[in-house]
Amino acid sequence: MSSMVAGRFSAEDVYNNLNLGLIMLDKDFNILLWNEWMVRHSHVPAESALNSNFIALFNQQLAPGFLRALSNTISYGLPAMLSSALHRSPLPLYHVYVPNDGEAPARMVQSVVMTPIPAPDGSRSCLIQISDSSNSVKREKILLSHSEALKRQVVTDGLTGVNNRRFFDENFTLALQQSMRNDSPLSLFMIDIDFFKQYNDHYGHVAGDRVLKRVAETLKGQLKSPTDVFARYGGEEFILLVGGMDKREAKTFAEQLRESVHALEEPHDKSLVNRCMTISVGVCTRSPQEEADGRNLLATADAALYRAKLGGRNKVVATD
Ligand SMILES: Nc1nc2c(ncn2[C@@H]2O[C@H](COP(=O)(O)OP(=O)(O)OP(=O)(O)O)[C@@H](O)[C@H]2O)c(=O)[nH]1
Repeated sequence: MSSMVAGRFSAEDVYNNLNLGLIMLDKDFNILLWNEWMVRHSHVPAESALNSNFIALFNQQLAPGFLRALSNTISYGLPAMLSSALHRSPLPLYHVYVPNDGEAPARMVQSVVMTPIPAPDGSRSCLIQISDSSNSVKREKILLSHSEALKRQVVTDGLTGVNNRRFFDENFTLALQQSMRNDSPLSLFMIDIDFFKQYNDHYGHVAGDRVLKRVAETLKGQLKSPTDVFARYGGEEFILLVGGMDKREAKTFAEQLRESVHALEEPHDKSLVNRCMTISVGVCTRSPQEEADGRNLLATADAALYRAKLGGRNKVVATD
């Protein structure tokens, strides 16, 4: 073996300095090779490991998937790769650090490669390489949480923190399909702040932003189910989809939304209908018998909102 390494180093120098665990087993699972990395991470010294039986050494601590792969490699010459995604920690190996008081040392996350090697006597040995995948698993977790945060950001309105129009559009068709499948009504609420231009002009844009946030939070606070689809639809307009309410219930709920904003008593000296901030709501309910036409539902709710505005604002108009 040492003839493979030129110069002053032996093969032993090389495999003992690898940042990788190396184990060689004969056909009866006796340990022929146990490098320094294995000593450090298994806490089993080479003197105890070499020539002892690998299975007996680790007693019950080996993962069943690892044992199956090992036996296939030795019996049938099948190479194997155990990724840390499926086999997180097949061997009882640990990081070289002292855990805090009372903290049990955590098993290292590992990737394992098994290679069959023909022995001179015609039998088959197995070379096992083990690498520490803890860092790549940590990296994957960080990437996953970043990508989830990004996904969330894409569907969140930057100012108010509620869902944005994109979120609504993505969920509208799904909600329609679900209401058809469940044979249940679906109500669409279009909600618009009254005289918001005048508010901005009088109190300034920063105050306008603050009120938008307050109204968004208040409306969101009225929702009853996590399946309700609520979003800022644009500017000072919000949209809401609620399933399972008939027309009368939807109108009552729209009144509740309107009242919740009125109850904030947010001063609005330039409103022509009230001394505080108000909203108008247009609502339309698709009964289970009607065809599920999203565009039609939107247009109908929008027309109802228009009538609420024309009718004096701080009002709910529901379609019959
Ligand atoms: N502060 C602030 N203002 C916004 C934002 N988005 C839209 N607006 C303002 O909202 C106002 C909407 O004005 P209009 O569409 O005329 O509606 P309105 O004044 O509420 O009148 P009605 O809806 O008819 O009662 C505009 O002045 C926009 O500049 C925002 O993110 N922040």
